[in-house]
Amino acid sequence: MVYELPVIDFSNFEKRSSIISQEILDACKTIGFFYVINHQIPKEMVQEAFALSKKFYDLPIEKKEAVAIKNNRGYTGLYVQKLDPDTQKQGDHKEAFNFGPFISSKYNYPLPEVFAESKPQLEKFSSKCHATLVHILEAFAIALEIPEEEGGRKYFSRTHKYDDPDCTETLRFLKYPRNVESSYKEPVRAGAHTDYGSLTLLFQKDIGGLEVQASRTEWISAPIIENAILGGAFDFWSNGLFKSTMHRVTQLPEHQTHDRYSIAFFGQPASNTPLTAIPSKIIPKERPVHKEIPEHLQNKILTSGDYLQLRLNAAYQSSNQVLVE
Ligand SMILES: O=C(O)CCC(=O)C(=O)O
Ligand SMILES: [Fe+2]
Repeated sequence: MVYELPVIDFSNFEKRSSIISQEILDACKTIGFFYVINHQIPKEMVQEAFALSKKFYDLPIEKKEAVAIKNNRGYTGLYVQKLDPDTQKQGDHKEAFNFGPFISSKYNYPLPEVFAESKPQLEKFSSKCHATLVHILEAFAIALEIPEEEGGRKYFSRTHKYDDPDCTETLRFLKYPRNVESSYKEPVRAGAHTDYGSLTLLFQKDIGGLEVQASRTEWISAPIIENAILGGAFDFWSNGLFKSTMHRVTQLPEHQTHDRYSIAFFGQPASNTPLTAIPSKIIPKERPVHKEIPEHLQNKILTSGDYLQLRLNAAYQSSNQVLVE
């Protein structure tokens, strides 16, 4: 079977919502990844976000380290995170900056000057990512036929609120610098992993490298599609109905000569949300064994915050940074 990532056209959502929702459901039950085109994030806004990201990464290392990650917000340097802690000997060859939500230009975490002076722009982009995420989640809710009394198509909006004090959604600017050091032995630049939240939106630019384990054994490339967002779904909360597909950033020859930038927006239910079965007759009643959580927690109800913390602890275990206090 040849696997290809589906491209889902979000135009005219109100008129075409049942078709779009079915396409989303099919994609999430099988491959776990899909592209979204004709979404509501203007291309200029994405380009500006990439330009701002470059401005930050061009700063001297001391300026970046001054805003080192804490409580999952801030800067992570090269080799700090291991997205595949069971296999990787060295951390990922990438830098990252994690933002929390911006609300009316208020931002409660450390910010370097280049970002502080662009707060309105960052807020616009980040809240637009959130709105797009909620829009896609609405398609999930339609496909799952969530009963009206449970919130119907707005079911996921209830737990995904940008201005919720328990919102743990993260906008992340990533850079994979060129010229991999000769001491760097990993065949990947970001280890194979599944994401930690409800839905991830990913923006790629110029340089590819993302691969998806579509068939569960073989890797296929997730090429850059102009103005498309790549979406990835959640298995934990859907009791395995949706596939959280393994993905990684592999080394390509062009990575020797070109920096690779990407942007992710990680959707999360508010941290106090219990991840009980989604009220849908399509969702399996029981949660299958989940390899990312320890045995004693397999039959327990975890909150979104518990689950996130487990995954973050694993990915940063070799680093001394305190992530959530
Ligand atoms: O940089 C990319 O293309 C992928 C990043 C990613 O998968 C992640 O940060 O979870
Ligand atoms: Fe990822």
